[in-house]
Amino acid sequence: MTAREPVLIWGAGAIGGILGAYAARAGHPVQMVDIEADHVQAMRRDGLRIEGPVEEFAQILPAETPATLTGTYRRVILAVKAHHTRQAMLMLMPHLAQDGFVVSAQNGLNERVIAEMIGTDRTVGCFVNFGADWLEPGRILYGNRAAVALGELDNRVSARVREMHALFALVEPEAVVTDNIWGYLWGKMGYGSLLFATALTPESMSDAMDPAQWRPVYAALGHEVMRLAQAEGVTPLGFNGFDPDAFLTRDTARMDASIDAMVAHNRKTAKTHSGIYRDLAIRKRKTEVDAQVGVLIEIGRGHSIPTPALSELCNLIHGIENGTRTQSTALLDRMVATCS
Ligand SMILES: NC(=O)C1=CN([C@@H]2O[C@H](COP(=O)(O)OP(=O)(O)OC[C@H]3O[C@@H](n4cnc5c(N)ncnc54)[C@H](OP(=O)(O)O)[C@@H]3O)[C@@H](O)[C@H]2O)C=CC1
Ligand SMILES: CC(C)(CO)C(=O)C(=O)O
Repeated sequence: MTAREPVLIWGAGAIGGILGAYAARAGHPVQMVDIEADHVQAMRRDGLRIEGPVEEFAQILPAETPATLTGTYRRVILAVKAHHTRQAMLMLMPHLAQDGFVVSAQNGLNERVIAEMIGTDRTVGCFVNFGADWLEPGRILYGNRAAVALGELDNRVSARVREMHALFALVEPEAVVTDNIWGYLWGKMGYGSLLFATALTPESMSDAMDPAQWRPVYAALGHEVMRLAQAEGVTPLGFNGFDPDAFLTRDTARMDASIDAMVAHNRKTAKTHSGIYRDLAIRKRKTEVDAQVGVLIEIGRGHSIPTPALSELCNLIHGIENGTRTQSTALLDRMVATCS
């Protein structure tokens, strides 16, 4: 594999767009793909504009829609929403070289889906926690730096992981190569479930997480997910304030310290609201709830572990998605009853 081979970035939104812009600016050839034709045009013609407090620059990028892309690629970064994984994989597989691999720069346990479709040996795990918003065609807000990790699904440290790490480190210099990528992915499942709860409200992530009266909700959600991770034989890892052990053991003082740290982390970002909130309130579209919380509930069923808080959360998010409920702090109040 030569350094000059382009990396194919499939899904050039908030996460894929930032990865592509930073890689291209550093001289690494990239090929962007997105289903949004206007966004593709803007990236080619005017460049992708990265905005916000971290850094501002514009980068012209080679970009295609899936319909116009040609050729095969050995290194692919998948950065579509979790519920689009299967469909995007079907589109990208004809462009994946025989000895190529896919890195999932997504939230969720998408590596399972990807591995089922192309094999574990062609799937590389990745965890991203930096914050970004797609604003409009050609414009992305890079809200804050945060933890990033890459690793093989069987925990080996391989040359291809080191190579991809070097690319991600252009965006996040403190990105790590890990021998426990599932630990990071499950840690993010725990943190992500808290983010889904904040998105029940119009409040920012920090303002929804801070108040004492809602902390039982975060405690219950975090605990359910960490129990599932334990049942799956995973040792979840912490990052940016999320402390998996605090939630597993339900140690109140430690959970409070962890929530305080997550609130402090999110007070510093220009991305004040989660991607889930943006899907519901701004983009007016379905969230990743089924591909993340739904998957957790399913895993719970498989282990006969009850997940009442996750189930209630899933129902409430569905209600907002289908217009029968409105984002409101009253929904978090309602969750308190299930979680106390
Ligand atoms: N944004 C963030 O701060 C963070 C996001 N993540 C995770 O990263 C993943 C990507 O999220 P994010 O970048 O925010 O999402 P975005 O919606 O900003 O970007 C995804 C892009 O992929 C496009 N797309 C959808 N389906 C396909 C397809 N089949 N082929 C090609 N392109 C497609 C989307 O188009 P369309 O909009 O029309 O669907 C969109 O332009 C998610 O799993 C998210 O949870 C993780 C950490 C932080
Ligand atoms: C908030 C963030 C960026 C994690 O910090 C995230 O993962 C999301 O928006 O879904």
